[in-house]
Amino acid sequence: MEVKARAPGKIILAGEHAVVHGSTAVAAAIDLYTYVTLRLPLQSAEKNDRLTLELKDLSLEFSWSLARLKEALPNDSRTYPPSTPTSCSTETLKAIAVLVEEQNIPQEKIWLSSGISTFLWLYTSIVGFNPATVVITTELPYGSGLGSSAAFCVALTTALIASSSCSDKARGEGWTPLDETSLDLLNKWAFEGEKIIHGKPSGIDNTVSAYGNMIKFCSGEITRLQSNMPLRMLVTNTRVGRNTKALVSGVSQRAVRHPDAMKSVFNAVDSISKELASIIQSNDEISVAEKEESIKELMEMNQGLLQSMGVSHSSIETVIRTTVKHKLVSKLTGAGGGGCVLTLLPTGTVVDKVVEELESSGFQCFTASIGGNGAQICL
Ligand SMILES: Nc1ncnc2c1ncn2[C@@H]1O[C@H](COP(=O)(O)OP(=O)(O)OP(=O)(O)O)[C@@H](O)[C@H]1O
Ligand SMILES: C[C@@](O)(CCO)CC(=O)[O-]
Ligand SMILES: [Mg+2]
Repeated sequence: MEVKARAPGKIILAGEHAVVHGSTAVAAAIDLYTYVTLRLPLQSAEKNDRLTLELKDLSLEFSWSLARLKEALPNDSRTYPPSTPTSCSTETLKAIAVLVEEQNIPQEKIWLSSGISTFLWLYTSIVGFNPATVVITTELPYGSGLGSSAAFCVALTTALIASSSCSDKARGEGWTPLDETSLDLLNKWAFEGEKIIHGKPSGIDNTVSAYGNMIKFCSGEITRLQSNMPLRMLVTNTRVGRNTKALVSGVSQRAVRHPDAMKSVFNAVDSISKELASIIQSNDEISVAEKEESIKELMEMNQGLLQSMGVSHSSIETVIRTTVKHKLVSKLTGAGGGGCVLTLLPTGTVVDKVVEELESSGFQCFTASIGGNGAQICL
């Protein structure tokens, strides 16, 4: 049996980092996807006793015998049914780390370790010790703020959950969303996966990847937003690598050192996100130009607060300075520290000149369609 699934990346319009500390954030799915193909051999097929993970874009393959997995993993990965998402215990995570280490990941790709650990945890928890080949490809840059880790977790859990329930569905319908119950379940599992990669995720990235569209998110509570205005963003990848786990932990440490000041910063971000959400949804008589002017100002303030949390970077500042010369406002998106920057493109903006200048500095620019599909399977 073969199941194909995909899940989108995301942009955060306002509220990253502060959302980990209980503030509101606004995020939207983008039309760049991670794809997972899950091949489960038929019972009668030739003897297959391996679990294989192929990362096609990177030309890497990892493979474990089922006997080795059973021997290495403590029982807790089999204690709960797939319908009960559970966190990976420290003991299991240690055992998984040994299994990942045995694969001799090339040193220059060692950042993949957390992704591969997550794969082993999600696969064995949901499918058990059954043979399969899982093939992954992605259109998202790795570790750049566009939610590559969440899209990976959501696409994987979509394929794993669907493999146990989609056999009776009509085939030939192309990309199809899952029902709400399956989405809720796979999103909970994806959050458990994000915990392995991020340490302390808020859950916003996996949630927007699973459900798609544009959402307001606060302490796990989701409000789906209906945009009443055109919203165009230029995405600039600084190509500076960074790691969300380290950045999130850096902000938490700053919050421990300066609790009152950081509380005020997080409160200010909360107000910005709420105001942004209400502008996007508003159907008052306010003109689009006025709304764009307000969004511009809110993005500028949000960037200032992200800088005060310590997650900006000289490459991000360069993008901001370059876009300001073209009267455009930018903010980092995702965890910062490098990665991607968003630039609001008000109606009528011609991007050629600013893109040319950004690309001549070595950055990569693209526009992504905002607020589209969430997790889907291909029937
Ligand atoms: N397609 C993939 N295959 C395997 N591992 C992946 C894949 N995509 C992401 N990962 C894992 O996720 C890690 C990147 O996650 P990280 O959270 O740091 O960045 P991001 O999700 O792209 O950005 P942000 O969290 O700011 O949106 C990689 O180092 C890797 O371990
Ligand atoms: C930095 C952060 O706020 C967003 C990363 O895309 C982390 C999180 O919310 O889990
Ligand atoms: Mg991530």
